[in-house]
Amino acid sequence: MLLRSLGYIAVATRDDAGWAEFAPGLLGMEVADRDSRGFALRTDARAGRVFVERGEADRVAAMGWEVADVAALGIVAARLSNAGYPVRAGTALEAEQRRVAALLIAQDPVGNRVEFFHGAAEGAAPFLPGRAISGFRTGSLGLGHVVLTARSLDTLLPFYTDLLGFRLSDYALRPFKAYFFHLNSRHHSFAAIETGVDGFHHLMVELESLDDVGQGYDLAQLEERRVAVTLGRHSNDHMTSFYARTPSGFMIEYGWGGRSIDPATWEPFECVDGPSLWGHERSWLDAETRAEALRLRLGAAARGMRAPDFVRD
Ligand SMILES: Cc1ccc(O)c(O)c1CC[C@@H]1C(=O)CC[C@]2(C)C(=O)CC[C@@H]12
Ligand SMILES: [Fe+2]
Repeated sequence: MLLRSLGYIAVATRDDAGWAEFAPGLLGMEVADRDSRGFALRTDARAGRVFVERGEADRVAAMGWEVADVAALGIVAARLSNAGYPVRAGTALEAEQRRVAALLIAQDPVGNRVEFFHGAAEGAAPFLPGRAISGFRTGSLGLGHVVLTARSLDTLLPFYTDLLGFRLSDYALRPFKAYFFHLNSRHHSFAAIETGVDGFHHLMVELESLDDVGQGYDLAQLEERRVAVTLGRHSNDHMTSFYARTPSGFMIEYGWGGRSIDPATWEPFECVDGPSLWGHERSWLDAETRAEALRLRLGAAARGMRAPDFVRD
């Protein structure tokens, strides 16, 4: 596939101090190369996976998609510009800020900044987790997944599918329209939910051990309002996860045990059993709406909805 994986995201924030505590202390990321403009967060041998930049507002400033080489960057540039999307090459300074050999910069149909790069640099030292975790599951699967919210999926999705080649994994039509796409054996590297608002919903990072997630959940519960969505298991990618509120307002899904798919043989289908096998209660809903969601889920559980259990040791 032209795009290989999610390489990085960039975050602009007024609260870089908050990020410098949250990311290592709860998530176990490493703060690297800190200066007056911000810092990089590492989750593996790469020099940076989340680039935190001081800014006037809080937002996800870019999503970075990895390609094989400079020739692949050329193909992406040609496709986007032929379709009428302005594309420019990143400057040497911009490439240095993202720790990559070269990048392209564009915007999706609703103005989300998307970058394409090759040649990610490794850090000078081995990855040093911010707390005692087993590590993040990255490699050919990439950093994790990003989920956008959208006013209209009809406006947003053709850019990702027709131009960039994201492949459909599965989709749900209720309670929201949600479409999940893969680039590699990670079930989804990108998804979009039609909520009525264009925005960034969450970044998912996957841990090597379920205990990493459980211990992160304990840490999150020590803080008022840190847990946005409770521990649960997704029915489509089988991920066991919770969602933490970041200092910038969007969420980070902190997960373990996502399924691996074979892109060569995968057939997309409609998900009809709801987003989760259990859990994933949304903390911002009122008690009655939460109870209704739980009853729906227990209906599916009673019909025997199960994902495979597995043990890695
Ligand atoms: C459905 C789903 C499967 C796998 C994922 O990694 C994933 O993030 C989701 C999205 C879950 C879910 C949703 O679809 C609607 C809005 C929800 C309830 C939230 O606000 C948090 C979880 C979101
Ligand atoms: Fe997710």
